[in-house]
Amino acid sequence: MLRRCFQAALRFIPHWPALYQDVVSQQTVGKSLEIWQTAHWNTRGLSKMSLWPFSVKSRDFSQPNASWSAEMQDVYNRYNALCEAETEESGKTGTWRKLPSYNRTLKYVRGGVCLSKIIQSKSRLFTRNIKDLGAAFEYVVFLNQQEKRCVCVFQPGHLLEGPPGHVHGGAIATMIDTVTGTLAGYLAGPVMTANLNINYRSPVPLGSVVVLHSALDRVEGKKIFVSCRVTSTDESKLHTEATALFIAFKMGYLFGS
Ligand SMILES: CCCCCCCCCC(=O)SCCNC(=O)CCNC(=O)[C@H](O)C(C)(C)COP(=O)(O)OP(=O)(O)OC[C@H]1O[C@@H](n2cnc3c(N)ncnc32)[C@H](O)[C@@H]1OP(=O)(O)O
Repeated sequence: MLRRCFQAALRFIPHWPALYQDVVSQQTVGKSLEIWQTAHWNTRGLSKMSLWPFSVKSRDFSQPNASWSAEMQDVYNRYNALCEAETEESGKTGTWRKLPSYNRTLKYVRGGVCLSKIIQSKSRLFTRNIKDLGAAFEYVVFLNQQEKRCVCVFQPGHLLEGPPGHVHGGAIATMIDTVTGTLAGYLAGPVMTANLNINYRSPVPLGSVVVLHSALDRVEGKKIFVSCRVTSTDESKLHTEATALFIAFKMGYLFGS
């Protein structure tokens, strides 16, 4: 029994990104998820033991931390208040949802077609791989699935410098890709960025707080068109504008089947 759990654990995907949770059953990865679930339930009885490196508990990086400025916390509070909290009076749920954010995508992948097991086990999400709080990408994404839009509160840290005292354009592009990709992923399942067009309008100071507003423009078959604006928190200043094209794909595309 223990051996079967262990073998299943080697195969399953304990840190499946929240991005795909809503749509995973519609995708070809459904089979992998079954394995994940089976292994997860099988190991529940062992949950008090350390199962490292098969921990099913992940750190959610989108929680407030000591590096956040008062402005970051304020904007976070504003959107967090709109999130799915059932009120006693209405019994209704909010239309916004705060998305969790983990530093791993696929912990173990069967086959190892492109990457060795060692590289796979060391892989980390680009935006969540610096341990110092506030040093790089501090951000939280909120999703409004009904309105097909996302906002992201972003506080860029000192390791993201491009022009002196300001954020590197590649770091801004990374955040735009992340937020538009997250929206496309929630709406359409696994997606890859095919095209990203960016106009940089005004520089973003390091340590400031900006908001990325992302909205679905249209869907044409497997093509998902999303736009994004990066503004100051009161929206009085436009920093960046972008459009992105995502292509929906089946997970087998990445792993050689
Ligand atoms: C949990 C945290 C989550 C954070 C989210 C992060 C999101 C980050 C996402 C990424 O950064 S992905 C990494 C960067 N992207 C890549 O590496 C993608 C590399 N490119 C590919 O793998 C393929 O080119 C791609 C999957 C995008 C498309 O290949 P397909 O073979 O599926 O597309 P196909 O050639 O069949 O074209 C489908 C349609 O898309 C159109 N198309 C494809 N690429 C295009 C392009 N680049 N520009 C414009 N249109 C394009 C193409 O013309 C066609 O249009 P029609 O259906 O109207 O004929």
